[in-house]
Amino acid sequence: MKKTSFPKQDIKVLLLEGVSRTALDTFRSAGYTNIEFHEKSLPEAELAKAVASAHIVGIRSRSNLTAEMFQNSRRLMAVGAFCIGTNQIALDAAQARGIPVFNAPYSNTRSVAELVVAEAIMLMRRIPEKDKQCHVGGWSKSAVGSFEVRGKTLGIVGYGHIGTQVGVLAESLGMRVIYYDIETQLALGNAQPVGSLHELLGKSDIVTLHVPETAGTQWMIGAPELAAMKPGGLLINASRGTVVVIEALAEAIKSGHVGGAAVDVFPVEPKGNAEAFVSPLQNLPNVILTPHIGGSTLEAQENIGFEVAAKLVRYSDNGSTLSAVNFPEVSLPEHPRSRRLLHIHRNMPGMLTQINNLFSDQAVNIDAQFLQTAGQVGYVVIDVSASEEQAETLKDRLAAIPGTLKTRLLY
Ligand SMILES: NC(=O)c1ccc[n+]([C@@H]2O[C@H](COP(=O)([O-])OP(=O)(O)OC[C@H]3O[C@@H](n4cnc5c(N)ncnc54)[C@H](O)[C@@H]3O)[C@@H](O)[C@H]2O)c1
Ligand SMILES: O=C(O)[C@H](O)COP(=O)(O)O
Repeated sequence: MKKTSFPKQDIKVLLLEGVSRTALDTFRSAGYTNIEFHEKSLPEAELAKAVASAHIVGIRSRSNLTAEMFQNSRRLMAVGAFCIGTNQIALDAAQARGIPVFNAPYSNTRSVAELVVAEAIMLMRRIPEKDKQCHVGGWSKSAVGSFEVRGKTLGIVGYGHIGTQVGVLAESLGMRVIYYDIETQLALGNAQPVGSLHELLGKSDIVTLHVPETAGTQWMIGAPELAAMKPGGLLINASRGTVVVIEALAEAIKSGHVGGAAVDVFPVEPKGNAEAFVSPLQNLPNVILTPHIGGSTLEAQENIGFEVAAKLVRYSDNGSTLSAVNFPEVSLPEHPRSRRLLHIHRNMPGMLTQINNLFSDQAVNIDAQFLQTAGQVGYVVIDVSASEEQAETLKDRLAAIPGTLKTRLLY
């Protein structure tokens, strides 16, 4: 196993929210043994303390990593979001501290899409009500209010990875698909873009939301948008709880204007399975409520475990940052005959000159150099033919350059 400037057994990996065992296996088989694993998220103060003592942190959607936590985490090297969404992480603050954040952008896409399509059918048939009645001895065999999804219009808000998959599956059931996105997207199958959110709401029998949590999507579906939906239209939200004003949705269902809803994400979600869940949508007709399990299939979780842990290991072992969400991306080759120096710095003019002068002053030959900048940070990787002692000296000198955020040496 390759030596790193910091022994692997001393690199502390903190894994929260019951990430898949595949993540632990990936770290262990790469030689990382100092792993703290928790099944749940931690309360804020405990989380801050745990993050401050870790080098690598892995979370899912429930742990909020705040700017303050990044400011107080001198050791922290990298963060893994073992999910798609990264809105729970102060990405700019992580970047400013030279900390890359990795996620799994597609590993649970299909799981969410399958659930959404299943829910569309269930809501169209008013299965939630019929199911409840049968469980308490009722028997209301009737076709009233039940429809096929074939021939109906599905409106997708946010036509990205999940939205497009939902569209493809829905078309295979004979649905007509329209979508609204703020970016121009390649339409799959016969899907048609529409010009505005309100146009989509007015034309769709079922509206499904697949946008990220951003300032632009916060509360984007409130009373006016619900009123713009077709009478009896159905709403599915498996994106983020802050996208829908949940009280307005409850009112629209009570009034009968919205014919039902399937909701997987909520503005406030319990921190763990022991905490009670309260929502204004409870016990309303034709409503499916699920505990944020859109991406929770064993296939998805296992894939996410491998994928994100592998990205973290690759960054720690080799310096590659490919697919980091907040950081300059470099995909680095192996460096069998060189020592590798990593230098993360504030993105400011003159930095590369200072770095290169340092190498010529030391008369050390550079075998390869990689530079990438993004936002507030620059990332330079330098492979050198140098002795261990020379490389250590270079690392110390690199660290002394004003504007340096982090330096590492990989043998
Ligand atoms: N329920 C779950 O368990 C679960 C699982 C996975 C993902 N998610 C959520 O789903 C979201 C979407 O995932 P994805 O992989 O499809 O993301 P994505 O980035 O591939 O797609 C999001 C799309 O939304 C569009 N968009 C952004 N702002 C918009 C706006 N204001 N109006 C219309 N479109 C807008 C983007 O341009 C993009 O095309 C994630 O960010 C995450 O929050 C939830
Ligand atoms: O962003 C995501 O991938 C989903 O919200 C799933 O999050 P989870 O891993 O906490 O279930």
